[in-house]
Amino acid sequence: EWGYTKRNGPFTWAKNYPTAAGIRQSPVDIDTALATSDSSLESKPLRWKYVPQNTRTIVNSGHGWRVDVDSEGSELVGGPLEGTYKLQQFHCHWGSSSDKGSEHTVDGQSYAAELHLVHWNSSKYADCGEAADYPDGLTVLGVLLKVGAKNPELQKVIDLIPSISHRGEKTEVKEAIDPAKMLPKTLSYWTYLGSLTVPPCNESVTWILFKEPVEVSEEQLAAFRSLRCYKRGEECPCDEVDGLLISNYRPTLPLGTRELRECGS
Ligand SMILES: NS(=O)(=O)c1ccc(NC(=O)NCCCCO)cc1
Ligand SMILES: [Zn+2]
Repeated sequence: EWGYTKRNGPFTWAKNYPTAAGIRQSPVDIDTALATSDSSLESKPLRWKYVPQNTRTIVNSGHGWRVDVDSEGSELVGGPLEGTYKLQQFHCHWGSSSDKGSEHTVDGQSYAAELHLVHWNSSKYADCGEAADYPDGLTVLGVLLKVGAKNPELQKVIDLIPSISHRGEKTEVKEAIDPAKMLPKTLSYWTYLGSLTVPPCNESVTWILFKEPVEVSEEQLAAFRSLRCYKRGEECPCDEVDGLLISNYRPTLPLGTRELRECGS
């Protein structure tokens, strides 16, 4: 089973998931000097609608926490997107200390963590699983997280972590979490064509990474690291410090010949 340790981490994934060695992989370093501003992006503002009551369950996937959402009623349109995308889930990536942990980097700079809101193209595909197999199937809104004030919306996730401490555990999200409240105030972003950052690393993601980081506290990051990567009652398979999920980010891959566009300053 893939993971983030030396034995099963990102540099081993291509063995079982050949797409991981592709040329449209994510994450990448955002070289801001390479970004081209694009009037067509400016003319179609990104617009989203989420239904907080539709955030259903939170699960420990073994690779982190994930909040699964009932896609009905949600929508994301505009910017680089054609058609309508629906929210499927959101999750986070972090590091063993807050000097690293984001998946995308900006001019070589890592952030403490990165939040991903995963959407699928409901104009063309029946569900997320199908959409994940097509180059225009998915869109992920990425939010860089930096250490600062406690994040009240993310605190609703943190409060549920003790009940999903081991892999496979899940629980109902009783207090609605509003994804819109986890987005930054200014909506400037970079966008490029990439992939899932975890196996099977499908090259089916239009990435939209907001420029403005959002704050999260050290204590909240510490709570993320308290998740375990193994099932309750089983011994720890990974050689991670007693199976704690202290780090779950993929290092950056080359942008190659892909275009990097930006919208807003
Ligand atoms: N880290 S990430 O790139 O935001 C990401 C997004 C979706 C998924 N998985 C996903 O959408 N699964 C549904 C279909 C998977 C296809 O096998 C995993 C990682
Ligand atoms: Zn992710």
